[in-house]
Amino acid sequence: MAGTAATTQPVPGGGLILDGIGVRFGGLVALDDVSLRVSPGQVVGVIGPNGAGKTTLFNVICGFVRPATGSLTLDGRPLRPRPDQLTRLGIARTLQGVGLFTGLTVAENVMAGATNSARAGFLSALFGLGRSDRDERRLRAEALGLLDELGIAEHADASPATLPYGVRKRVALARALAARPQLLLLDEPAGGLGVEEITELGELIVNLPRRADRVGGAGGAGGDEPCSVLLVEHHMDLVMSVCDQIVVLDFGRVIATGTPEQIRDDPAVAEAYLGVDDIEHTSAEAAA
Ligand SMILES: Nc1ncnc2c1ncn2[C@@H]1O[C@H](COP(=O)(O)OP(=O)(O)OP(=O)(O)O)[C@@H](O)[C@H]1O
Repeated sequence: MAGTAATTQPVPGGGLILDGIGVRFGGLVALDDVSLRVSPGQVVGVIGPNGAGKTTLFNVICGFVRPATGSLTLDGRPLRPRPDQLTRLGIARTLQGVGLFTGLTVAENVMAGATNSARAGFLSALFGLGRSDRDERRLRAEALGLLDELGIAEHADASPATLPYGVRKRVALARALAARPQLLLLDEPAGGLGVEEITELGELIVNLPRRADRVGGAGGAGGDEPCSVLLVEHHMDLVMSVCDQIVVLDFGRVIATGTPEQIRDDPAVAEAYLGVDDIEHTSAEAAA
């Protein structure tokens, strides 16, 4: 299994640690000696001006981009993520946009996000390769529970294409949660949402680490530790209201790490946002 060393013992409470991550695209330094930690139960935000390296960082953690330098660990285990093995590693993600399967109903999309083994069963079922009815009933019940939790249960049998964008974003979140991740990566979850939807999203995000469903989760090195959340987001109001810690990138380097209050008062952060007096109000427009 890529990404974990079978002989390495996990360190309880370790969370995700990035140490000295460097990424180059040709001559361009996209990330330079980036270190950060996402402890279990924390919501950590990554912010920064356009081109700062946020997406590249997200892609490193998802395994889309291999860093030239540095290391990643998840609960003390070396982490070499691969996009197709994230669920097994205890990681789930939502992407910019929604990325749902258009040929499946909402509930089926959420079922597809369940654990690797369950998903194999589900996909087998889709292709008529034989299945356990009991497994499928369980997956569907869990999917319906998640949709209910996110307030969109009435759309379970709808085709995603027929639904408003905000509802589709929630379906994508439900699909990620179906994997019972120990680490949830959210890439610009507020993108394209209205003010009211962003407020509701914030309420959802702060409660993610405390979800009872996480206990006994099947992902990766999982156990009964709370889920942690890494949030890459332009919308500053959302980041400030939901994050325990914020990491600020500028030109690929970490220029500040701290609580929302510390970040709000950091002159280097204000400078990175180029003359913006109040960084709390930079973002909804920038993200749109
Ligand atoms: N595949 C790539 N090839 C070459 N350069 C890239 C590639 N991906 C990103 N870059 C460059 O790396 C730097 C960091 O880009 P990245 O997309 O990570 O920033 P970002 O903070 O997510 O920006 P934005 O807020 O605009 O989405 C930018 O200068 C970008 O042009």
